[in-house]
Amino acid sequence: MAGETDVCVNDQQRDRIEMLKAFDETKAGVKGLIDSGLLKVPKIFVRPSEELTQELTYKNITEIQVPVIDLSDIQINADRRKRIVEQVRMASETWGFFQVVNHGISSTVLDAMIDGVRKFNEQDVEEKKKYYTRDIKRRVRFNSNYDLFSSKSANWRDTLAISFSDQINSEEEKELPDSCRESAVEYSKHVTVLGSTLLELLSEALGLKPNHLYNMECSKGHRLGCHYYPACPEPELTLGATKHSDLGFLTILLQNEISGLQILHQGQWVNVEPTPGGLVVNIGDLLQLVSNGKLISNKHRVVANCIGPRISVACFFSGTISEVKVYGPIKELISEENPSKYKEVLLTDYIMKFLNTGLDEYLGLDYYKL
Ligand SMILES: O=C(O)CCC(=O)C(=O)O
Ligand SMILES: [Fe+2]
Repeated sequence: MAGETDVCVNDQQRDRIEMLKAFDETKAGVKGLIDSGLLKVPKIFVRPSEELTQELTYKNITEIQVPVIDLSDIQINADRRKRIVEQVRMASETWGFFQVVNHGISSTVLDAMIDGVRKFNEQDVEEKKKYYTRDIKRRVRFNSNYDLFSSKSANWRDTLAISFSDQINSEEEKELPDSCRESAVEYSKHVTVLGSTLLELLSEALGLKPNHLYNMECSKGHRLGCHYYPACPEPELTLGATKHSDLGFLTILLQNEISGLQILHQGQWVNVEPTPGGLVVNIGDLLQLVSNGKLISNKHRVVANCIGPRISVACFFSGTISEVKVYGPIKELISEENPSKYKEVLLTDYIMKFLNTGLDEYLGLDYYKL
């Protein structure tokens, strides 16, 4: 495996590393899946056989959809805002997911972001190689599967991850790839505003003051996960993204016109169909934890597709890694009848546990239940 000697290896991982060595990652890792020219899905991408068998038990659900919430006039019409807060509450308590339209980000900004991710992935390999790393301290990281060494099977996608601080300066901007610098900076500015608005609505939905979650620094710093899912020659054998819940407070997801995102609802996978101009919003594990389980962080995944590319940009509001920041259930939401359901977590430890565990093995909030 090119450039992977820095990874700690334990006994259980040895077999897997042997398999990974056999797979020439200069094809699918450094270059990205798009340049690999693969006509069959290599073994490391094939899902475990028990999962493939279980897949046959799922029905294809098309008749139900996650709620779509229209955010227009939210700042100027108090009655309307109340109704929207109620819709946000219902969706976050039952689905953990909703889509928003009329959210204030123009389709020019959204389209430019998707286009930037496309350009990054479809440019010359030599350019992309400059960003190839698994070092999480780097602001910009391009790789195929951040958890390649710890998951049972690899996902059929490449990801360019970009971490943003609150006030991005020109030095930080320069680190971004030319192909998507302008679009990512612009999108980041807009999505930060939307993130704050959504945190206000969610605070109100919890019966708290509008600035409660914002003041807890739930939207401080954010990361864009720019995913590129190439067309897959054998989509039934692999996944674009393994089943997981998001680790942070809140995720806002932009997707192009190709579907693939599914959420687990009442034991079945439900497609989250792209809505023109819409953005998908989902509650992350930390928001479930601080809301003492009132808002739910739902499991989701991305199926592979024989058409592509599917492009998506997940904006994760996960707090900034800090040695001192501790999060636990909000005290206003706890009472004798409703005691704490979760332990307090130190943000650094919480994030490192996630990063050091494969997505398919990570147990999310189960580690922190009381
Ligand atoms: O690409 C998608 O639609 C979902 C990506 C996702 O779930 C994630 O990045 O956490
Ligand atoms: Fe996710």
